[in-house]
Amino acid sequence: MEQHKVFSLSDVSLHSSKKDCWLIIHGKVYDVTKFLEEHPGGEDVLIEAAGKGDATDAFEEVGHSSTATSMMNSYLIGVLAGSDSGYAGGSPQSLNAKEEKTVQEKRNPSASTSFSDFLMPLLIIGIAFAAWYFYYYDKDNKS
Ligand code: HEM
Repeated sequence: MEQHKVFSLSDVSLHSSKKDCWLIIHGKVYDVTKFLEEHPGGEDVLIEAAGKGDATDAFEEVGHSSTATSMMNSYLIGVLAGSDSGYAGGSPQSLNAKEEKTVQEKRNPSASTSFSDFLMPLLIIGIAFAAWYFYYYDKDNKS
């Protein structure tokens, strides 16, 4: 099993230059030095975020795609000491899948209303059927 280190906030803050850049996102530590030049959002934002401590909010504000979140795995080097990321030395892949789900839920809060979205058409069909039934029932009674 792959083991990752536990870093303190001050450990991570020592790495905030173009030659050595670490980021804290969701309680995990990423060494993005090799990614700086490839980052579609530019290297400056990453270096700046590294210097500010926790980059989670900055990362979330951009609304990164699931491609971006899955790319992060390759830069993971450890976790932040005392973080509640739930990381217990298991596969970082499975943790990221869990995290991705949380991100998806945040981006798509309407997902929770899908039950009522489903019930509403059923209710309308039910009312229409009842109206049709009573209309013919009445007609039959009169004739
Ligand atoms: C390991 C960490 C990161 C990875 C792997 C990553 C990856 C990416 C990718 C793949 C994109 C292209 C758009 C997308 O697919 O969402 C992107 C865009 C961007 N990222 Fe990141 N990113 C990381 C961290 C950050 C952080 C910490 C910030 C902010 C401080 C940031 C700011 C941006 C911005 C501003 C864009 C451009 C959005 C646009 O032009 O529409 N990224 N990033």
